[in-house]
Amino acid sequence: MTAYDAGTSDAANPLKQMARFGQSPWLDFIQRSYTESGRLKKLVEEDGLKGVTSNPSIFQKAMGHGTDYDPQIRQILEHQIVDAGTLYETLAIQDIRAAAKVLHPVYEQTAKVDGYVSLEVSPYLARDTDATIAEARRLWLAVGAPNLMIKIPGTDEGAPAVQAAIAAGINVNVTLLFSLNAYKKVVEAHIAGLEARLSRGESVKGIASVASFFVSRIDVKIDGEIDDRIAAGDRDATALKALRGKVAIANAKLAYEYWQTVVKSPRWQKLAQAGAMPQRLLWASTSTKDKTFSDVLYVDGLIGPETVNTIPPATFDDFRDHGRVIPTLTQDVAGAHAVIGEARRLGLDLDGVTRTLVDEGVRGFEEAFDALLGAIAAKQAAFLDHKLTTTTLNLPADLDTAVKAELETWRTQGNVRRLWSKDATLWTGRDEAGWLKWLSIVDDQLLDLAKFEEFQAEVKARGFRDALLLGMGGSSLGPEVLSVTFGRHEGFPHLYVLDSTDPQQIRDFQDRIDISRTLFIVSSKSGGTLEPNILKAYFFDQAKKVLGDKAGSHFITVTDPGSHMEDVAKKDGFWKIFYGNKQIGGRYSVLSDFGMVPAAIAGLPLKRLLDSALRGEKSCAASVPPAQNPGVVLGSVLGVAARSFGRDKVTLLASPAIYDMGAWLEQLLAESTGKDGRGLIPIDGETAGPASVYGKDRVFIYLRLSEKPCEKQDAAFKTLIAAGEPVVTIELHDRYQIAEEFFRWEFATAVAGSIIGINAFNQPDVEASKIETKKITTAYNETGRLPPYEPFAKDGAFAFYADHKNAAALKGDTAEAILKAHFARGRAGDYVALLAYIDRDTATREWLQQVRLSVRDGLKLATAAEFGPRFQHSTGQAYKGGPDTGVFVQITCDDDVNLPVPGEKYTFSIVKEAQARGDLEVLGERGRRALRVHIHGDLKAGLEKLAQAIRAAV
Ligand SMILES: O=P(O)(O)OC[C@H]1O[C@](O)(CO)[C@@H](O)[C@@H]1O
Repeated sequence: MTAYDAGTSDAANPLKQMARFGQSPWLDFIQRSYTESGRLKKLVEEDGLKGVTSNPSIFQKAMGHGTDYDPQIRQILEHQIVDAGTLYETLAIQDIRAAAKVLHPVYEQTAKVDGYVSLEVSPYLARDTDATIAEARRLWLAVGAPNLMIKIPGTDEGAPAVQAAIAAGINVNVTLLFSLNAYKKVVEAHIAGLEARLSRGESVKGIASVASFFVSRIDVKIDGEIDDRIAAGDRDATALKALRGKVAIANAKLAYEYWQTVVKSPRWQKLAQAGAMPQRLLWASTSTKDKTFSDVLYVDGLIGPETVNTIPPATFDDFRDHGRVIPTLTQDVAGAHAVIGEARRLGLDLDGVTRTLVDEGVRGFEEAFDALLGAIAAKQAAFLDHKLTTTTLNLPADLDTAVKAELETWRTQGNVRRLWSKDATLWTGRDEAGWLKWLSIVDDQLLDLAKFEEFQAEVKARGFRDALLLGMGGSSLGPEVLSVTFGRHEGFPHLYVLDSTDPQQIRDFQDRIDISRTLFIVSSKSGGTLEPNILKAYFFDQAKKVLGDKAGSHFITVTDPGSHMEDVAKKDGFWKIFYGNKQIGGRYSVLSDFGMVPAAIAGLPLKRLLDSALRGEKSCAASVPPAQNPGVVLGSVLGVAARSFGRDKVTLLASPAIYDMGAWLEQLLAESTGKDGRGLIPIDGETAGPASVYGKDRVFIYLRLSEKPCEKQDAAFKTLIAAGEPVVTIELHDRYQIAEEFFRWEFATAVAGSIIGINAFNQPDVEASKIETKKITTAYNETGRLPPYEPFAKDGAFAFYADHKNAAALKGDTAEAILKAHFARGRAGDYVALLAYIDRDTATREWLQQVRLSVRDGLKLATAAEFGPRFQHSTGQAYKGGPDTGVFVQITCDDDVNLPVPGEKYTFSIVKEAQARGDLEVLGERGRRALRVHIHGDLKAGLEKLAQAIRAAV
């Protein structure tokens, strides 16, 4: 017969007989099918079962395996976007409620003495008093059953939480008690909690508590110590042997003896008179682990009045079958004292053992909870299927092993929870906690959805044809991805994003828009960045020419509260001001108003985008263990590859329809991690080549849009995987999943930053070039001229500039010779970055792409192809502050077009020149290998010639 199948007559059923001696049998087990099938009810009716206890290991067994819970999981996922922890809790609460219902008659019949079901607070909180109290209250309210007991560990930190919970009128089951001392503290906490109620004039009636004293685990430890000593030839072998299987029960008897003194004490009597119920001792851990002992040793050895034994199913069955019911608990108490005395005399470390058991108990429940949440998260991902992006790792064995080890470290150290609780020591322990609001911004935005949708409707109603966003880096790249990926939406303006000071490029954008029907978005978190300020000044001036006094009504800004741009917007009568959040840095801001406002303007379905982002957030939640957490997995691959394998070139390729993700990603990765001489170097958009052109410094990321993949890319990645290169393939099943990936990559970057050991939220080296630029523009304003600047060499239309050290290393009379000398400085593991301060249009992008591929194939080095000044607000941080592995070629040109900056002497052309100079200056100062090639005269012809020279030089 099994616990699933009761049916013995009352008189013959030892379980039922326990009641005669005042002991209540509870079941240490819960499972949905068990309750639903009526088996639990049968145990109540036929075995006199009086309660149920659960713990994380029990739920792990119940939910972590099998299909019992699948229908409900599917149903929840159909309607809600939740994390694994919430899913677990929803399932657990349903189980607890159902069991509480079955036991409610017992609760009533026994006048609230029995009939309880226990639910444990998260084991992760076992060392945190306040969090445990909050969790106890939350679960108590969430379950909403009077016969619920909240389980709280009897740790040093748990005891005050027990007191607070009791004082709040919550029934408490104190778990993980091993030692008499810990038990005494818990007894005190219980009494103090009730006294607190009395002193506040509140009732103490009907508040139940049990103290779960763990039994068999003590014998396992002590007997193990005994066996080791005997095996080592201990001279007390006989005496030691006599104690095997005795210490745990003796220890429990002493606890009971203490309880008897407590309930007789005047202090307790006062509470009893007020109607308080005593906290009963509950024997837990009562299955026999040592098969040489009786299988019901810890049940029939501890029967006594006003106690509970919570029995696992198999032991329950065994006891029903052959348990002996005699009042053992109060028998031979002197013998129990003697056993403990003898154990001490023999040097058995009972105190040490109980201390270890508490730690092991807490850890064991954490492990079980990790396994449970991991199983739920995996199931959730499988059920959601294509509603989530899919990630496949193809890693070389050594990297794979190291990544797995890192994930395990993250698990054992609880790092995902530390990240969510904003623990700055995950990085450098400085200001990181103040930069993590992006973790919860999606929830905030969903609450604000109506605001964005109203704004969207207003934009539509005003009939704008174009929208032009002016901003840099984090304030422009997210909107650019949205604009490029989703294109134009019927009834809404075309969203353009301008992030350049190149006059030709500004002119190109101006030509594309109809100012009288354009909405301008000035996007700057700090509000102080040079480019958006001067671009605003320029276009506002242009708008005034067309719209007169109404110019302001065509402008909005997204900026942080209190910024200079907020003042400008107010002064110039902007239509609207949207605010960023000061605790979100630019590159983490795409899901804040910096992305949502342009998305609204472009007519994107905002709820759909935010839901996708929310899926990203929930799959990276604190409750999702590292191995199932897509953000941690990705961050670990990137972090470990860079830290331990020199694979720091994150080579990003995306399907054509989502290609622009790379521009956003490179800022996120480079600005976040590239500092203190360390970091990730993003290599965006470098067309995949044969394995032979790559060094050992790459990790490949393939963002594949499965609704519109590119066959060539698929084939190239197949080859790379076959060649043993590390490849992470992320499949997006529709474009909106870029929002899920936005969140996931932010999380992964934070994780990689922690692994690399830097502050992932500052950009210390960006400021340096801004300062240099400012010096030059200020000098221009004062003198009307740029400071003198001499090339160290010339060749036809080319002039070459560099600081002294670089110039000295780059001897040569021809462009080819100088470039050759420059490239010759590149070593395996380095990268070459082409930094072009020219108009960024289709032709120049194509040019840059072709040239970079020649460099890569010639030098077998990774290549970055960037346009200035936009990269300064992006990858520029890593170029200056990251590893000193960059070989930089700056490309500048004469400007055919020049545009004024209203209110300044300097022009856009001067600004661009100042930016290029400032950038080169700082690269030189940092000892980086940097060369500037300036093209005089016709740009197109110059670029052609330069391409030839570069090809010849590599
Ligand atoms: O939004 P802001 O303050 O204008 O800054 C734009 C960009 O410039 C940077 O500060 C770098 O200069 C980026 O981090 C940021 O995204």
